[in-house]
This record gives sequence, structure tokens and C-alpha cells, in this order.
Amino acid sequence: MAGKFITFEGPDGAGKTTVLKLVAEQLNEILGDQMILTREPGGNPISEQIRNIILDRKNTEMDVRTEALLYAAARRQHLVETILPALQSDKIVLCDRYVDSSIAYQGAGREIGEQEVADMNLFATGGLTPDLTLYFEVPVTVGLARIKQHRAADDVDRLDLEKQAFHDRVHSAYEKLAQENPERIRTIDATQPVEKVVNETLMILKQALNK
Ligand SMILES: Nc1ncnc2c1ncn2[C@@H]1O[C@H](COP(=O)(O)OP(=O)(O)OP(=O)(O)O)[C@@H](O)[C@H]1O
Ligand SMILES: Cc1cn([C@H]2C[C@H](O)[C@@H](COP(=O)(O)O)O2)c(=O)[nH]c1=O
Repeated sequence: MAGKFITFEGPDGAGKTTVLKLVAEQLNEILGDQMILTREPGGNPISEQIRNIILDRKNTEMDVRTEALLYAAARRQHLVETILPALQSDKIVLCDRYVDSSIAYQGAGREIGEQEVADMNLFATGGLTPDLTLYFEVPVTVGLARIKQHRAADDVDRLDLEKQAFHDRVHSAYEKLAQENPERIRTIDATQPVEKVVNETLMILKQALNK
């Protein structure tokens, strides 16, 4: 496969989605329809339906392994329906979250165990690993404050509502993933103003894509 699979990762409120959209606007001028923008959980009708179940604040009784399996199920459908066909057509896939999110949130945040969640995701992905991952790093308090400040109360999902200790575990897991995978994961200081984060992201992407 000659396409490139690039993921955007980080704790809640890091600014990934904001930056991804701004960067995609600029890359679109160079890449046009050779690039697709997608997200997890979601990216197609079936996975978006699974997303709604996972993030619904009413689903307070959801078991942690059920949650992990639902993320993996949404991922499998996304992979088959969206990611693989795009890569097979030599496209650049920019994806908001992927397996690292499950390792950080379900493995560490929910305390299922990072290795167990990674192993379970192997079944879903057949081992497809991103060519490059951009990790948007912010302290937990900064990310949560951004969400609180900017997001409408009814747009805060089931995971946003978790306690500080949960988000601390997620953050530590991302730090560990970045340390253990230095060739794949590039860390970006996402506490900087948006324009700076966008410029740094664009620089790394252009370098990776030889543009
Ligand atoms: N660098 C930044 N400085 C200040 N505010 C920012 C910055 N980046 C994003 N924001 C704001 O923070 C909020 C969260 O941003 P965004 O939704 O992009 O984060 P996210 O990483 O995708 O979060 P989540 O994973 O929870 O969806 C938004 O209101 C956005 O405008
Ligand atoms: C893919 C994935 C996501 N999550 C969490 C992370 C966020 O809290 C939500 C997704 O919302 P976003 O606004 O689109 O970032 O889901 C997770 O826990 N595990 C995963 O695999």
C-alpha cells in the first residue's frame, strides 16, 4: 500500500480536532482528493451509530470491557469501509484518534491493562499501525478547562465527565506510548496558541509527505 496513515492523538481538549481541520484546509490545496479526513469512533454510518451508544451520557451502566469492545468494533468497520480502501488508492488518511486512544483510555483510564487492550485491538485491525502519529500534549487541567470553557453543557460526553484521576491515567499512558514509540509518535506542545500548533503540525506533515 502506497498511501500514508497518519493519526492525531491526545487527551480530551488537547485541540486535535481544531488543528486537524485547519491543517486539512491547507493540505487540501496541495493534496486535493488524494487526502481524506476521518475520525474514531466514527467515520461511516455504522461506526457513528456505535459512537452514539458509547458516548451517550445516559449509558452509565456500560461495563468497561463492553466499552473497549465497542470502540474496537467501530474501528474494525472504519478500517474496512474507510481506511483500507483509501490507503489502497494511495491516499493520505488523516485520522482523529485510533488504537492509541483505546490503549490510553480503556487500557489505562479504565484500568483494563494496556497490553490486554492492545492485544484485543490486534483482532480488530489485523495489525495496521499508523505510519505517523502526532501526539498533542497538554496537561490534564488545561484540556479539561478548555472543554469546560468552550463546550455547551449538552455537548460534554460520557468520557469527558470522568474524574481527574481517570484523565491523569490517560495522560500518563500517552506519555508512555510516546516514549516507547519514538519513531512513530511525534509530540507537539499543544499548550501553544492554535496558530503555532497548526504551523508545527504542518511542518511535520509536509516533511513526512515530502511536500
Ligand atoms: N491551542 C489552543 N489554545 C486554546 N484553546 C484551544 C487550542 N486548541 C483548541 N482550543 C479550544 O479547546 C477546545 C477543545 O478543542 P478540540 O475540540 O479541538 O480538542 P480535542 O483534542 O479534539 O478534544 P476531544 O478529544 O475532547 O474532542 C475547543 O473549544 C477549541 O477551540
Ligand atoms: C477512539 C477512542 C476514543 N475514546 C474517547 C476519547 C474521547 O473522550 C471520546 C471521543 O470523542 P472525540 O471528541 O471524538 O475525541 O472517546 C476512547 O476512550 N477510546 C478510543 O478508542
